[in-house]
Parts: sequence; structure tokens; C-alpha cells
Amino acid sequence: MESYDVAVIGMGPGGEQVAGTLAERGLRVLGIESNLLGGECPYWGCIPSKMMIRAADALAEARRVPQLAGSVEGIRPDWDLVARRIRDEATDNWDDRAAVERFTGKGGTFVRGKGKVAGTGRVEVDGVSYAIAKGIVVATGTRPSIPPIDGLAQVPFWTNHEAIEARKLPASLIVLGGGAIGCELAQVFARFGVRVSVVESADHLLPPEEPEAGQLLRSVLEAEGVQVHVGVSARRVDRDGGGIAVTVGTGPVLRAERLLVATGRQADPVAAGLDTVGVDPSARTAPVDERCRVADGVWAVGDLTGQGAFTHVAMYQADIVIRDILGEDGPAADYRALPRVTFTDPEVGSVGLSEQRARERFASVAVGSATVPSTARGWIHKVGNEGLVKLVADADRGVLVGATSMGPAGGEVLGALTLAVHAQVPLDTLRSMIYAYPTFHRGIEDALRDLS
Ligand SMILES: Cc1cc2nc3c(=O)[nH]c(=O)nc-3n(C[C@H](O)[C@H](O)[C@H](O)COP(=O)(O)OP(=O)(O)OC[C@H]3O[C@@H](n4cnc5c(N)ncnc54)[C@H](O)[C@@H]3O)c2cc1C
Ligand SMILES: NC(=O)c1ccc[n+]([C@@H]2O[C@H](COP(=O)([O-])OP(=O)(O)OC[C@H]3O[C@@H](n4cnc5c(N)ncnc54)[C@H](O)[C@@H]3O)[C@@H](O)[C@H]2O)c1
Repeated sequence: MESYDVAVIGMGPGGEQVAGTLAERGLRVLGIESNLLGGECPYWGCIPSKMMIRAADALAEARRVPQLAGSVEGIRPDWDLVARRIRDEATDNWDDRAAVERFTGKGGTFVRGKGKVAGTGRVEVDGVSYAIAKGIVVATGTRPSIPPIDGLAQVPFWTNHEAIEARKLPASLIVLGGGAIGCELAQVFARFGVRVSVVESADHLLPPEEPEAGQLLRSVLEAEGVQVHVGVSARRVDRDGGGIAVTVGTGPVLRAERLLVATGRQADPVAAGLDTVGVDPSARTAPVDERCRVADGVWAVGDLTGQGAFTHVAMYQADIVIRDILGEDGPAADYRALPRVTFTDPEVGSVGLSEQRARERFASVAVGSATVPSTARGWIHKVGNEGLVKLVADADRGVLVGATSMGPAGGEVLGALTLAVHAQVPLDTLRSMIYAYPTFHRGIEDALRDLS
């Protein structure tokens, strides 16, 4: 039986980081990936979707020119340019040769296949066993979660994979799920001329975020022609000629050429063999401690851990696991100041707790907010200036425990708020600092004044 120091099962952003770094540090590392080395983020997630968003935002900015600067003749969206950029620049036509060479160049051994933990110190890849001396790291990510809606299994639909791979856009699209994927892609496709409807079962878009943000995003999308249905679930799905019909609650039947299902993700700890090292077979995610340990000699990172399905979480956890395997000191995982950004226009950035979550946790909560158009920079920006800053403080300790920054560059403004929550900067310190004029981040100062 071949033996290695470390096996990494699943080579998305989390697994790739662990495997590559440990190989560079001289360990004998076996990297196992059933699909493409790099995972969702570079091939069907963050990177190609943000390229799509970049293109859609360029169109939106061009359409704003008449209100600010004159006229732009003949804006003609051309999806072919985006589809080609995704093939040529982002995904190498979904070929991971360069990533595999990067990993083997660091000294790692790569095997393509389905891996699983087979008890302590052992992994199996498609029936072949390997002995693992120091540690097994499981980073198998998630796959789309498909809701049990009558008729859905009988019709063709897109998940993020088909949406990212699209060479040609449909004339119309129903998006099931108004979360991060649903909202980002709905806006992209609408800006390229697709008639888009979004169906979200929660009572506002982006349900984990502040309701104000979800409501504002809804009005922005509607102003761009997207039909938004919130607080209703799809009851059934049927074929409708060459397209799809979705019956929403007791209400309308939506019809479109295509359906995109973006209703969340699911992990599978048992498929990764984690039950063989003591994980409850009914667990929906891999239970990890503050060092991402699952059991003796077994770690998990990334979406599989359920600590936030973001590339930056996978990479943050990867660094913790690398240190733990190498026996190096360093801080344990701390998710209090976990930032997330939905890259719609306006961007919706948030960190830490929402007001509701904070009220569940702390006796005395203060909130303050400011709208972007009411700031000097927002007013100057004019068209496309929708947004807000909302702060949530634990009033007893006088520190921020959560914040939202929505607006143009909302994800960038979030940086200052993430630092404040992470470092527990006293509110008085935040109030006494100087905010450059006229920046979007001056909205933070206005919201601090509003805290009560
Ligand atoms: C459309 C979209 C846009 C996104 N945008 C952003 C964004 O802007 N910012 C952000 O932070 N996050 C974004 N995300 C989320 C981000 O892609 C994920 O959080 C990240 O990829 C998770 O990394 P991971 O390493 O946990 O798993 P994954 O990237 O899911 O990788 C897991 C890998 O494991 C492999 N695998 C699974 N089972 C096995 C097995 N048994 N054996 C071998 N290999 C296996 C899979 O093939 C896969 O390659 C986006 C996601 C999507 C879908
Ligand atoms: N910018 C980013 O960082 C970014 C972008 C895209 C995705 N992601 C990550 O990928 C994950 C998956 O994205 P997602 O959008 O699929 O999941 P999500 O959990 O963010 O959103 C899914 C949405 O679908 C809704 N929903 C569930 N069942 C439904 C049904 N039957 N009918 C109507 N609505 C239903 C949920 O209420 C939820 O709002 C995200 O949670 C996020 O962590 C991140």
C-alpha cells in the first residue's frame, strides 16, 4: 500500500491551499480530486461569475451616461464576449492542467478520483487504499441543493454550472432562490436583455442579510425590469412547450425559456467517509472544533464545515489546518467578524451579526444607519447610488458586533467595518477618527451618529 504524510480529499480553494502549502513545506502529500483541481470557485463560482458581473456592470454604467455625461450610441450587449472570456481567461475551457502542474511542481502527488476516509490513517480512492501517517484533510465542498418541488425532477434546469457555461442566453429565465447566486446572476442576465423572474421563499431577498438591504435590492432589480416574488414558494414545475412553467404559491404561473435553480447548497460528510471516524451519519456538515479538527488525525475545511460557504472561509480554515498539522502555534478559528459580499450592483457587504441575531444574543443592542444618497459622495454619484450603511452594536460593551455596507463599492467600504468588528474597536474610537471627504465610507460616520 502506498503511503503519504497527508491526504487531501477535494481540491477546491480549501484543499488546494492545504495540499500545496504542505507539499511546499516538504511533506509527502496526496491530493485527490474527482473533478477539476481548483473546485467551484475558479470554474463555476466566484471568478467566472464576477467576470459576468464586471461585464454586466459595464453595460449598466454605459446606460447611466445619458444622466451624467452625454450619450453613448448603440450599446449592444454581446454575451459571446463574456462566454469567450470565461472559456479563455477564467477556466481554460474547464481544463485544470495548469493547476495540476502547479501542485505537482510543489512536490505533491495528484490522483483524480473519488476519495473517502476509510478509518483513522487510511483513505480510499476508487477502491485503492493509501496509508496516511500525519493527517487527512477533507475539503469536499458542496453541491447544489435541489428542493423537492413537484415536477422539478422531470424538467431540464440549470444550476450554477450550466449558467456559468452558457454560450447563448435564453430570452427569459426563472431563477428559483433569491440568495447570493440568484441575485447576482439575475442581475447579470437581466442586464444582457434576458427577461428574468426571481422566486424567493423568504420574505426578502438575501435572507441572512438585513431586511433593509434585501428590500432595497429588490427595488433596484425591479427598476431594471426583473420580476421579484418574495415570501412565496414554487409549488410545481412543468414543461411548457419548449420552456418551463413554475406555479408560485396559489398565485401566478411564471413561464420562461429556462429555469435556474439556486436554492442553496448541500454538503455530504458521509460520502467523504467521515462516518468512519465517528461523525454522526445524519450530520449535514462536518463538525469541526476551533482548529478544524473532526477526529484524531482528521481535519475538514471549506463549505463542508458549514461555517460560511465562501472562498475566504475555506482559505482561512486552510491556514489554521496547515499550522495545526505542522505543529505551529497561531490563533484558533474565530468567525465573529466573518465578512460576506454579494456582488450585485449595488454590492451588499456585511459582517458579523444582523440586528435580529444581535438582539437574540445581547441584552442591549444599538443600531444606527445612513443612506448612501444622503452622503456627499452618494449625492455626487447620482444615478446608481442606492445603498445604506447599518451598524449593530453591543451597547453594554460599546463595540460593533455587526454591520452592513450596501452601495457602489459596498464590499470595499466593508473592509473598515470588518476591522472594527474583528478588533472590537470601541465606538468612541470610531467616532473620533477622521473619515476622508467625500468618500462612500463617510456613511459609517453618519451611521455612528445615528446609533441609539
Ligand atoms: C456561482 C457562485 C459564485 C460564488 N461567488 C463567490 C464569491 O464571490 N466569493 C466567495 O467567497 N465565494 C463565492 N462562492 C462560494 C465558493 O465558490 C465556495 O465557498 C468555495 O468554492 C468553497 O471551497 P471548498 O474548497 O470548500 O469547496 P469546493 O470549491 O466546492 O471544492 C470541493 C472540491 O471537492 C471535490 N470533491 C467532492 N467530493 C470529492 C471526493 N469524494 N473525492 C475527491 N474530490 C471530491 C469537488 O469536485 C470539488 O472540486 C460562489 C459559489 C458559486 C456557486
Ligand atoms: N458573492 C459571494 O460571496 C457569493 C456568491 C454566490 C454564492 N456564494 C455562496 O454560495 C452559497 C450558495 O448560494 P445560493 O444562492 O445557492 O444559496 P443561498 O443559501 O445564499 O440562497 C438560496 C436561497 O434560496 C431560497 N430558497 C430555498 N428553497 C427555495 C424554494 N423552494 N423556493 C424559493 N426559494 C428558495 C432560500 O431562502 C435562500 O434565500 C451562498 O450561500 C454563498 O455562501 C457566495
